[in-house]
Amino acid sequence: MKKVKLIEVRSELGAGTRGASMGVDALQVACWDKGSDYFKRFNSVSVPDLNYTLFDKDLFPHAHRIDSILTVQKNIANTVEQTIAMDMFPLVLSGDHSNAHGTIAGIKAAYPDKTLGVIWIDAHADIHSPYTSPSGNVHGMPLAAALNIDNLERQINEPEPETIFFWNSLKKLGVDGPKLEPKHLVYMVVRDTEEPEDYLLNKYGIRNYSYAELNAKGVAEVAAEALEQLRECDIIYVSFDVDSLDSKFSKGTGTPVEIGLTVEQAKELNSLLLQDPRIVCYEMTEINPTLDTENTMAENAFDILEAATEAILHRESKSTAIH
Ligand SMILES: NC(=[NH2+])NCCC[C@H](N)C(=O)O
Ligand SMILES: [Mn+2]
Repeated sequence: MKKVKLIEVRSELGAGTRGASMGVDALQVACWDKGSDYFKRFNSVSVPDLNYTLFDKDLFPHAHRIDSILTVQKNIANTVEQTIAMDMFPLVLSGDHSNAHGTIAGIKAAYPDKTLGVIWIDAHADIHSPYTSPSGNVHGMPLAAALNIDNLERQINEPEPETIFFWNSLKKLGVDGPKLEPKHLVYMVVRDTEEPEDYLLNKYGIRNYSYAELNAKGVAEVAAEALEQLRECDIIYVSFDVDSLDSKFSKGTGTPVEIGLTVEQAKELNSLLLQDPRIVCYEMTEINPTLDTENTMAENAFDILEAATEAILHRESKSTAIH
């Protein structure tokens, strides 16, 4: 049976609001408070963060702190690649969603010849580039970096040469060239996008299961359809941003949005997806306890994390039973 390795990434450099670095620790507090032994059951490794640079002047208005973010992502990619090489399952607990690009780079470095699929459960499409981002926050950009897309057709910014240098280096992380194809990306409950993102979703026909569709069809049907859409993919990565939850459950996150998943739906969705043996990595991100009351977000997220982890372990034991 494959062992789960927890990869803790406290970097919050990609977020526009401070505090997501404490998300991992908030999950650990939730674990204690619920009397669970979760964090005792799995080995963990912590990827160095550069959050101390937040007090330095930011030199990149269209991709804030992209210089430090590149360093952090190199470390994430190496750690994920190494974890896979050791035949363990990397389960990433992360500060902000920009880190997910480092994860994808690590997966592709470990499996350069395999076709990767990504299931992105999020309120946001995170498919901006420094040329299109209205905020300049890099947590809105990980998928454009993975897809190797600048979206110059919808350019609204003139990034400085230094920004472009770091952006191009970021896109090359893991493998030089696209790590993912648009047809192998599936969104779940994305509902807060900007025009340059809508343009790309239409241009490439990227599938998004809206919350209305998920409710109408039911979680099981939507999970099965998404996995079926990725039938050409050898390996799949699932990225769970807690702002996919309805903002009534998710005050403790930097960019909450209404009309999203219930905690029960998120548990079921993650569990069903993670039963697929092609899933090689899972990430949970954007928990910000400084915006929360009574650690509610981390407590909800911890329940989802436990359910997701059970699915990974159950799946693995099933596959060993067959062999
Ligand atoms: N991972 C996230 N929470 N992303 C939020 C992105 C929000 C907005 N689209 C931006 O680019 O600034
Ligand atoms: Mn996100």
